[in-house]
Parts: sequence; C-alpha cells; structure tokens
Amino acid sequence: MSENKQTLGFQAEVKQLLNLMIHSLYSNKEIFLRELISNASDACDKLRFAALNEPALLGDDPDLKIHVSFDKAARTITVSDNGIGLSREEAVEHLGTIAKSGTREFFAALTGDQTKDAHLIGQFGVGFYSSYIVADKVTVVSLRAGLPADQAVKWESSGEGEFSVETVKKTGRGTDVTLHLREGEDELLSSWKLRQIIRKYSDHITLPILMKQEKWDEEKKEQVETGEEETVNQASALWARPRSEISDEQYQAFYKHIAHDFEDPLAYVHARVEGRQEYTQLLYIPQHAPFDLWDRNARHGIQLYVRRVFIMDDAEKLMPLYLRFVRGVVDTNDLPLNVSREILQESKDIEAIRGGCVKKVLGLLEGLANSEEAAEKEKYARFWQEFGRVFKEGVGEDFANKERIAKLLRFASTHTDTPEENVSLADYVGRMKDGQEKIYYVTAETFTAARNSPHLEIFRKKGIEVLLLSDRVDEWVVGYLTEFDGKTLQSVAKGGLDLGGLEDAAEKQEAEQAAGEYKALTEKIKAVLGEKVKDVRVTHRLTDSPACIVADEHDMGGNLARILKAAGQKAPEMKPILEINPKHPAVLRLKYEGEGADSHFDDWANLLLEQATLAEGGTLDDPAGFVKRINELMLALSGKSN
Ligand SMILES: Nc1ncnc2c1ncn2[C@@H]1O[C@H](COP(=O)(O)OP(=O)(O)OP(=O)(O)O)[C@@H](O)[C@H]1O
Repeated sequence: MSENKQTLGFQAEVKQLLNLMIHSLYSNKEIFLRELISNASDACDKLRFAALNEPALLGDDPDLKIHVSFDKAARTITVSDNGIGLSREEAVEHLGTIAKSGTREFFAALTGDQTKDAHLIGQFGVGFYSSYIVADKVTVVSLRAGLPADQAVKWESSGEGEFSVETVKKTGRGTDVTLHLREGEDELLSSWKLRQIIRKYSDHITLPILMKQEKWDEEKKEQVETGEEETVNQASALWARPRSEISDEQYQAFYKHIAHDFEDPLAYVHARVEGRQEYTQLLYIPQHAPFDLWDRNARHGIQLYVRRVFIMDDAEKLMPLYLRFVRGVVDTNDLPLNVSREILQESKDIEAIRGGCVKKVLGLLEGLANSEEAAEKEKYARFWQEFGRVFKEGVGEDFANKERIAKLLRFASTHTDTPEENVSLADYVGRMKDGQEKIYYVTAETFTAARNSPHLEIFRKKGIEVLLLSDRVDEWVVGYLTEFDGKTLQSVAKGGLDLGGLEDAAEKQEAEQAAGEYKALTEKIKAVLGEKVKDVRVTHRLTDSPACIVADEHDMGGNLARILKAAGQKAPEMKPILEINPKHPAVLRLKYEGEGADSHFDDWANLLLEQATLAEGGTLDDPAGFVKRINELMLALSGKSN
C-alpha cells in the first residue's frame, strides 16, 4: 500500500443507505446513470460559476461536457466530467458521509417495508450511492480545478463499510466515476442501452453528453466505433424551448433532475414573461414534503440562471418562505452574469420576478382547487395535506396576495366533524345560516380538543358551522386574517357570545333575565375566585357543560398563550372570564344551596373554574388542590347520600 493511501469507514448512515438502496431500488436500477450525470452536470455548473470570478479555473479546457463510456472486457462503465472536481478532503467528506439536512429524520422514518422505504429514498435523493445498485466496486478519480495534476484523488470502495483514498496523478481537471459492474449486469455494456437510458432520463441536461460514435460495418456485421464522438442528448435548456415542443415526460424528467426527486411532480407551470422584465419560469410543486420542510432555514428550491448560464441554487430571494416547497428554474435576461447574493438582495428586478413567480404558483394552485375535474381536485387535496401548514404562513407573510391565499385555505369544521382539512372559507360562507354575520372558529391544541370544546355547544345545538383549528400556525392565520368576503372571523372562545341575527327575541330576553337573576351568584363566585378571573358571568353558549372560560375580546386566547410559552416566548398574563351555565344542575345547586355552612361553596366555585380550564386545554396552577377538592366533595356527597 502506498504511503498516502488511507482506508476510512463510512458514516453509519451511509452504510444503512447503501443496504437499503441496493435492495429496494433494484427494479429502478437505471437511475444510477441519471444520478451520475446529474452530479457531473452540477459539478460543471459549479465550475462555471466559480470561473466568473476566477476565469483561470477554466484553463485551456473551457468547453464543459460529460462523457459516458464503457469497457466490455473490463466490465466497467465510466462517467467523466471536466467540472469543478474534488480535492482529497472533499472526496472523503462528500463521498463518505451524508451531509444533507433531514438525514436523521429520514432514517427515523424508515419502516423496514421495502416498498414504503423505496418511496422514502426517492424523496431523500439517492445520488452517488445509487451506483452500488449495479456495481460491486466504484472508483472515483478526480482533480479539483486549480490544483496541480499530481494532487488528484483516487477514491475507491466496494460499498461495504469502508473506502480508500489515495493521492494520484490525473491529466485534466474534473471527475471520472467508474463502475465495476456486478455479475449479471452485462446488458448495460451496450452503446444502445446506455444511449436509451441517457435519452430517457438525462435528455434535458444542458451540457452535451458525449459517447463514441458507432457505425454499422457490413463486413463484420456489427457496430464499430468510428473514432468520432457524438452528443447523445438534446443539450439545450429545456425551459428555453417552446412549451409545445416539450412532452410531459420531459417536464417530469427535468423535475427529477433539479429537485433530486424520485417521483413525478404534482403539478407544474412553465411561462415566459416579456415586457419590462424578461424571464422564463418553470416551477414545480412536488408530491411530497421534503424532510426539512419545517426548517425555515433549509435550502430553497429555485435555481437562478442568467441567459441560460447557471448562477445559483437556492436562490431564496426568488420565492417567499411560505412557498419554500416550490422547485424550479428562473432564467432572466435582466441581471449581470456575475450577480451575487448581495446584489440579489437589493435588486428591483428580482423583486418583480419574485412577484411574478408567486402569482404563477398561486394561479397553478387555483387551477387545481377550482377545477371541475376530480383528478385535479384530488391533487389540490394532496397538496393541502402535504404543504397546507406551510402555505398558511402566507396569510401573514404575503400581504399583497392575502385575498388569493385566503381563498386557497382549507380547514376542518363541524360540518364534517373529521380532522380532514377540506372546507374553504367560501364553502363556509355558502353554508352560513340566515342572519349569521360572522365566520366562527375555535382553536385548540388538537383536533379532538377543538371538536369537543364546550364553546361549541350552542353552535351545535343551533346547527351553526364552526371551523376547527388545531395547527399551531392557525393562531397566526386568524391573527392576520380577520375578515373574509366582508365577514369577520370570530373565535367562539373570545368575548361575550353575540350571535347577532341568529338569536330570536325570546332567547335574548331569556339571556338578559338570567343575567339579572344570577347576579348575586356570579358576584359571589367572583369574590371567591378573586385574582384568578377577570370576571364571572352567565352564558347561554353552554348546553351540557356547567362552565367554560373565555378570553376577553381583545385579550390573547388561551391556546395562543400556551403556544407562545411552549416556544419560550413571553405571553402576557391574561385572566380568563368564567362563564357559567344557568341551566346546569351543578350551577343550580350552587345558586340554591350555596348558602349553607357545609355547602363547600368555595370548593364548588374553584372546581367550576378548574374544570373549565382543563376543558379548554389549559393546565392548573395547583393540580394537587384540585384533586383534594374533588375528593372532599365526593366524600361530602357520599356523606349526604348515606
Ligand atoms: N462528478 C462530481 N464532481 C464533483 N463533485 C461530485 C461529483 N459527484 C458527486 N460529487 C460530490 O459528492 C456529493 C455527494 O453526491 P451525492 O450524489 O451523493 O449527493 P448530492 O448530489 O449532494 O445529493 P442528491 O444527488 O441526492 O441531490 C455532491 O454534493 C458533490 O459535492
């Protein structure tokens, strides 16, 4: 072994991934070539970008390209590029570990069920390691652009836990990846087969993918090499071609390339904008949320090109955060080729392009949501399930498009009483009762808590629909979205119950009368509870429960206060209002028997507040006190019945 050769172990996750990949992706084995070509193309893009500031990196080899070749006798396939290359350190780092965000979540999500896991791997991105589906040894020889020829690296591994690296000589920068095929994979050692795979998966790659040209030899009765090379793919930017010339398959293959996804996209839109700004956009919505969707700092999926030249990945300025799941390409004529992230921050052109991209995505979603076709509607439902929670952030983030976003929101509601979020605000408004002026909602930590909230009792009795909000982000949504179609959004757990035109005169009168009759009782309870409550009053929003707590109209609701606290933020100390149900036996008992010496009035009053707090999803300051009170009352009651 030469002195500079080192043998190192793969990161544990790499071993796991390799195992999984070989077994679950075998039926899709051709994708290894797509992945290697995709990496080669990325490496060329990186070099081109680096060369904008350092033209010497291109040296005397400025035409970036990819070669695919095979050696029948040695049973190898080689993919070569003259891109940025890898240094020895980079080879160890990039080909020995998985640095992707969400790696831990990915492995946690694996089930051991091959079909399900294959699907997950697709989402995770298979990359370089997919070589091992068909190869039992892979050799990578690479020279990093800018380094001398004797500083190249040779990386080699049979994919079984270890790899070796060695410093070697290589003429010309870039990377050669050589696969030593497994037994039984010889059908890949065919010019025809490789061309077919390249055209199927990599046609859209903008760089030329070259192979040795072959010609039919009449005498030998076989294909022979002519000594020339030819380009196998179309090698033109897909998005720059007219829509009519691009097939659905080509759009999908391109998506898989740029999004590093294994599945087809859910939907896409391709448009050229002319006028003050000139740019082309090709934007995709994936079928599934990536693992790092919740990480607001995770990379964004828009690639920026200037006049077909790749400028950067992850151009976060091109898409707002709430659309961070969108993948695609924007190609503009209006920016200089050496544009930097700092310039992008300031650019008015980028501002306008971003506005245009957002409108296109919203249009695409509206097309699905409002379509008459069941399949399209189903796509919207799927979109909502995957990305709804992120999309909702748009209500607060994108003021200019608030109305359009509001129309695209979907919620669970008492109409169906299922957790599925499929009710739009327009659906709700369409079902509003005569005399109903507001859109009612309840927020809680879980769907079950929302559905069983005591605040809903009167609404259920009267058949008035209430939106059931149980995502954390919903509190934020209703904080920004106070009105839809001229109707105010009203929390059923805030302020006094004013059902407006939904109440008849008799009900109003009854409510007023009860308030008068129970004045002494509510005052007495308030005196007992003291600082714990802001007020105590009679309500007619309850039918089954004895009491509930509500927040004052302009105070923060209990659910939001809890979310803020859980997030380590300061929530103002809000005192709740205790509302009691004048028809409930427990309340009646307090009213009529509250005077006696052994009536436990204080305990009953405290219990009303405590159980209402629990029912609302809150926690008790003094749980032990609560338990003690319950026990005492149980004993007192059993003493009575004895
Ligand atoms: N031909 C190449 N030239 C230079 N670097 C390469 C090449 N192929 C792979 N790499 C490096 O190895 C890294 C790992 O490649 P791999 O294909 O596993 O993951 P990825 O490309 O980052 O992710 P994915 O393919 O899933 O999107 C790349 O990010 C890149 O840095």
